[in-house]
Amino acid sequence: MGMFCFWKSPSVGSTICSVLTYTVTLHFNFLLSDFPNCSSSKFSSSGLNSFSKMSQKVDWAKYVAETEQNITNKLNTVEISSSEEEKKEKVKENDENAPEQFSPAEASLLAKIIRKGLVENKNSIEVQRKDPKSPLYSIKSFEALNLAPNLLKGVLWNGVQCTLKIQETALPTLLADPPQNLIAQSQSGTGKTAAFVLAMLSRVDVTQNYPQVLCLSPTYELAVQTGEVAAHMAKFCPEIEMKFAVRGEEVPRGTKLTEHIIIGTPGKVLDWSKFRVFDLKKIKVFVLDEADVMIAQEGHQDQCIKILKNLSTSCQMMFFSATYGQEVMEFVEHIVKNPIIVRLKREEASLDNIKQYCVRCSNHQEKYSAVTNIYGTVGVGQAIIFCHTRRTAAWLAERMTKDGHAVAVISGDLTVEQLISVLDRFREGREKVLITTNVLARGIDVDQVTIVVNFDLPVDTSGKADCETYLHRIGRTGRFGKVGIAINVVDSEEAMNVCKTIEKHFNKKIHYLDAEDSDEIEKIGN
Ligand SMILES: Nc1ncnc2c1ncn2[C@@H]1O[C@H](COP(=O)(O)OP(=O)(O)OP(=O)(O)O)[C@@H](O)[C@H]1O
Repeated sequence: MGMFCFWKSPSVGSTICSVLTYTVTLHFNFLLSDFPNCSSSKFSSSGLNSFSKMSQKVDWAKYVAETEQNITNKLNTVEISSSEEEKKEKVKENDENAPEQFSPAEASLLAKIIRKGLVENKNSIEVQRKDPKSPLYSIKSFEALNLAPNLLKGVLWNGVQCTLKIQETALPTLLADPPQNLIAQSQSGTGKTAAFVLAMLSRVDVTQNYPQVLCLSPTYELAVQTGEVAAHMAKFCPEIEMKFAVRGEEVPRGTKLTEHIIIGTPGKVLDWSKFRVFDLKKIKVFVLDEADVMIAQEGHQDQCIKILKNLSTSCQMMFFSATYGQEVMEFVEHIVKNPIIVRLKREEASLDNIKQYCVRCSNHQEKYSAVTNIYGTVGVGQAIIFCHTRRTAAWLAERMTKDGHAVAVISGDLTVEQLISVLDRFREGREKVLITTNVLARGIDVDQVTIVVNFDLPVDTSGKADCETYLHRIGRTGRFGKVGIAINVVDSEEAMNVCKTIEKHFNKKIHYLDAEDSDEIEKIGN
């Protein structure tokens, strides 16, 4: 969350909290109080903490079905035990022993939370035009966009000066007259949200009191994040009104919305359009954020199609995503007529500056000794240790703390506030070792980390080597010309095979290291 996002509003926490309490179904504790800034005066949220009969029915049915399914899945693996308490204990235990996995929408939200500010990308923009007659401009500053003065003030008030790469090409297209459709791809943290939010705000005609701009996000939490950016950027435009269309938001039947912008999730937006709370035909700008997550997510694709079918043919389409799988791209190109397609190629992590090692052990205890031995010998800078399950992470943290190490732990059972606080402390260097599960598989950016330890090697759900996650985990150490160290702890034949697969995949030697040989260990730090 960056400079546009944080906007303190003391009254919000409790309102928000009442909504998300109903929406938490997955691993992460996303309480609404974790978004202390999400409700702003720009957002009319009269119904945020109460449910209308109709929406209660719709949302509760879905909520109950999801929850039942989750519980059934868990209980299927639990033996029948004599008391409720024992059963609950088993479910909890099961959670702790299961590898931490996150859905694409959760991973996307995590990446935003974990990331600090914008992500640098030195690649240049690729542009594709279906219609060669569409004019194409590029700008270097927000001033060149001829924005309304108060909107420009809202963009610049936090010290933002020049446009980012994706914004240079996307913004003139998004603001062009006649409007042009755009499909944009650029990795997380490169300025997409800021670009489309600015376009949304600048397209509003405040003399018309009905929804003119619709922005869809895959989840409640992601919609809230976009809303925060919008509220922040529209700080000096009090006349622009916005509304969240998310679970828990209530609009009495017969109401006609007067807000200019709706930011929401597909299910709620569809409900509201069915009940004629607003008219999809009057929407002149449609934004699909996280297009890949949205279209890949079961149920969302159908809902999106239903919404898209009801938009007017002159509605401007803006599709944004960090990635577009081939199928998603085909789908999107089918829907968006004559788009300009802009792509900023992902800046990949690399293993060039990283010395990789593999340590053989036969059990947890040996793994522990190896890690503390190596860290104790090399121990300058900070270390991140990746574990497969919450249980291992907790066990390791306890052992290391007992032995006098300053250790922080991150796993999927933290609230967003706790996660941010632990990461901030680690970034400040207050703890030297960070133990984590897959929560931090990608997105983490801590410059002073010199050692990454894979206490458990990254594998996919079928136990095969997950090379992409490996690259994300260790590719952050050897940056800015520094040398990083990656230690892979291997305790079985399977783990050794995973290690060999990774070595072959990247064609980079993973050296064998004897964790008992302190001379050898000393050498790796030089
Ligand atoms: N022109 C700019 N100059 C400086 N900072 C910017 C600029 N535009 C956006 N930012 C900041 O960069 C960070 C990332 O921007 P933004 O959230 O728009 O990226 P994103 O590509 O939408 O990321 P995600 O896909 O995770 O949502 C934010 O902190 C934002 O405030």
